[in-house]
Amino acid sequence: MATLSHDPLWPRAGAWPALAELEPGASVDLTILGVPAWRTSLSPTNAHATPAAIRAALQRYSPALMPDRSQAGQAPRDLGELRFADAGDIDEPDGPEGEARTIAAVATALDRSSALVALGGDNSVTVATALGAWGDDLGRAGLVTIDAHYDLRDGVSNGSPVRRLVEAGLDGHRIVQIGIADFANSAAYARRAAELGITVIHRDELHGRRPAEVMAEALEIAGAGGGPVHLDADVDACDRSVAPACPASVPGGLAAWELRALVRAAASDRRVRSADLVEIDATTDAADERTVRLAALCVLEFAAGIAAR
Ligand SMILES: N=CN[C@@H](CCC(=O)O)C(=O)O
Repeated sequence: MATLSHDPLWPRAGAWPALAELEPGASVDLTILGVPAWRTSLSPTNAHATPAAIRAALQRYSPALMPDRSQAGQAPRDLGELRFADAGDIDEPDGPEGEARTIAAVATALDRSSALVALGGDNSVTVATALGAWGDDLGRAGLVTIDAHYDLRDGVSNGSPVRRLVEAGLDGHRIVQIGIADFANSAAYARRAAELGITVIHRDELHGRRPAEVMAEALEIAGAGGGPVHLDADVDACDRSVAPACPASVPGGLAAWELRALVRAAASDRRVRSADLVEIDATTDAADERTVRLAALCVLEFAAGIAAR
């Protein structure tokens, strides 16, 4: 990345302190954790390059919210007031041992942090990230996915995390899938979603609905057990023009602003303690890094949601 200009009145996001190096007992509002899984992806991917790319892209942005004249006060909000930390990357997160390391790292981070965003990696990371966040609350937990795909395939891959979580004990009636797209799924998996009691909000249903209203509906369903809710934000739900680095993004997907608004709305709800941003192969991004930049902005949207709690 080219050297970024320095302006003391324009602080940059990112470059957050290492979680392990904070003073003992210090707590934080949001921790990022790289989970660079890629080995079981159905499409060839270098998604393991993406956590570092997102960290670099964060520094393009200011952690500040601008005054909105629809709200009283008109004051800007500096998200630098929040306490951020970086828990580093999981070493070799693929496979049973890697998933066990991820589960442990997520649980440890959430002992000290109000919330955690996992930077994938492919969509397989949702399993260990959610299980680590839920811990003993699996029986009451909920899941919201923003994804073009059901991810209910058989086997272990980026196309199966939702099925694997159900098999681990997640109640399908507390799963909501936002953005499911035509021509990106099979009828068999649509039937599987229905059999499991999953609520599906088709991509076309989003036209004309406010993202915050859609997320509120999803959280009512996913949070009905009174347990924590994990957000799986698969960037391939977005239109291919804004997410060219996602192998399975399709033309006609969500707008970038819709994904950002959905992520912010989710994070503004205290039940959402964990999220993942997945399916980006930073090495195939457009020259302007638009997919990775969108993911970096989603990290900041998550922080904005926390600030609104
Ligand atoms: N979350 C993504 N799921 C896609 C993956 C497809 C791919 O990698 O090509 C799916 O199951 O179809």
